[in-house]
Amino acid sequence: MLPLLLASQIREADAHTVAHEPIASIDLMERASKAFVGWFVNHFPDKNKNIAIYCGTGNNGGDGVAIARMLYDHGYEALSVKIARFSSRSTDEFDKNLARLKRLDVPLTEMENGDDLPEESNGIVIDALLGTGLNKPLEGEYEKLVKYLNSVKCTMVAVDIPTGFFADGEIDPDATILKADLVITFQQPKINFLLPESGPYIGCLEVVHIGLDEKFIRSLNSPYQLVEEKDIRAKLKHRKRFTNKGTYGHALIIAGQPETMGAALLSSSACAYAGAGLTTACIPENGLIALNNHQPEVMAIVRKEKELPDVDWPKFSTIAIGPGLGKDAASLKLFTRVLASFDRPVVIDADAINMLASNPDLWKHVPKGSILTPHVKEFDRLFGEHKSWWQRLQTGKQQAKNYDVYIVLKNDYTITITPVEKFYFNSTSNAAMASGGMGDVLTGIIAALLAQKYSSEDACIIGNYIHGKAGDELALPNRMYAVLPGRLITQLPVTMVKLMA
Ligand SMILES: NC(=O)C1=CN([C@@H]2O[C@H](COP(=O)(O)OP(=O)(O)OC[C@H]3O[C@@H](n4cnc5c(N)ncnc54)[C@H](OP(=O)(O)O)[C@@H]3O)[C@@H](O)[C@H]2O)[C@@H](O)CC1
Ligand SMILES: [K+]
Repeated sequence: MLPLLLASQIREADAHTVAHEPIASIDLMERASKAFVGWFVNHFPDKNKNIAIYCGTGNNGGDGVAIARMLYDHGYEALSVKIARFSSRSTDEFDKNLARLKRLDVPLTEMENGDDLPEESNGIVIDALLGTGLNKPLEGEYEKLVKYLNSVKCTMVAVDIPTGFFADGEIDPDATILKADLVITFQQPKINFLLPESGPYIGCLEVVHIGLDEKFIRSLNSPYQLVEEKDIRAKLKHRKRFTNKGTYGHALIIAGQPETMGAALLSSSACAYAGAGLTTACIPENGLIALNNHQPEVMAIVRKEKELPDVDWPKFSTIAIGPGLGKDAASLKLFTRVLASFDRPVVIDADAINMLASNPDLWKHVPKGSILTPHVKEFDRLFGEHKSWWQRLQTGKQQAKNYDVYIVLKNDYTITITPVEKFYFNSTSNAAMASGGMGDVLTGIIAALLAQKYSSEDACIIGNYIHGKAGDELALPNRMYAVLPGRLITQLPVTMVKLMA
């Protein structure tokens, strides 16, 4: 896991590294700037292109000035540096780097409060105005400058973080923030980079390492963790000799209406492909032919109109309920029966989430350790409207603890929120996977993992990872515009086995 730090903790890690590596602060800045430049020169090899480097007078600006010197040393010919002297304060590291730059033949302009803005046209703008030291929304001269840069047709490359973007905490939708095509960030993604509010401001993200003390970073015990492939490799269990279908559990998927049988087929197929020993789908009567045709390996319990099906609940290892189920009286009765009859963790998705939202008294029957898999609208239906994703994280934390459940909040970096106040950000998946039915597949995968005796936490973490990874394996090398859920399902066993190799 990669611990994700708040801006204040990044400063602590910076100070700790300086004191204990030990390394002078100016040399740490040199290391960071070099890491930026290393990536930059490989991806922007045209040394004649105009590059304007906008620098504040803090350490982000110090990086910018050091980057200008290094690019000059690499032979970039059309550099210019614009210093925003909007504050009377500057850091020592900035001052030292500026003195070093002044020895070189790089055009340098200083902008002061009230000065006209410099004219930018095509080329590249490197944004080193403000970084993680941002302590209030942009206003005055900074706001004017950033608004202007946002209006210019240039490739914007931000150093560490786009100016005006908070690394953590709430993002005001009306704030002025630099829109970067690319952000080259130091050491680790900032937490807000992984939330959808970063979409308009970060076209592409690259993380470069600057050698902050990792042992110290781990000791901060951050609740925010980014899941890495090595974590999944360590968690996935090999199949052993002399095991049989009974070893890998029996999952019941309660899903589908006549018009939404697809959701039932996708979730139950995904469950079988993700390795459940046995999968039974509880489906409407007229979906039976479709199920037998589509996935003969999946058994069926048939639901007749308004009658509750006769189910031997304890024989199942786990139950997933919700995909395409609808919210009518019969579905509600069935959901209520499941909660009353089953005491092991269940997966609650889609319409089951909506039923829980409109019947909050059902919460007290939700088994401990159950997993809810809402997308953002379902999350807000459950817990009320939220203005920002940061707020959703805080609510998710309280509610997961309150009800002793896991909340899988779906988005680009799906977040598993645990009852012990941890947030696990998933690092796989891609935009080609944005298609109806993907969530049904995820539900089936998580149910399969619970059936195979993974803990609820691991079922969420592994489930999200392999779901996204299978999509990445299909979409990225083949440059697929869209990956359909049905195709993703058949990739799952391949993905899983690769992760165990
Ligand atoms: N992490 C690491 O280990 C390393 C980090 N490094 C680099 O350091 C960067 C952080 O640098 P930093 O702390 O000096 O702050 P930075 O962002 O330059 O801001 C400067 C000052 O601006 C001010 N200010 C704040 N908000 C404002 C606003 N809205 N409008 C106007 N002014 C505002 C505020 O000053 P104040 O107003 O409080 O006097 C603030 O102190 C980091 O992003 C990375 O690039 C690397 O060099 C080395 C390793
Ligand atoms: K910046």
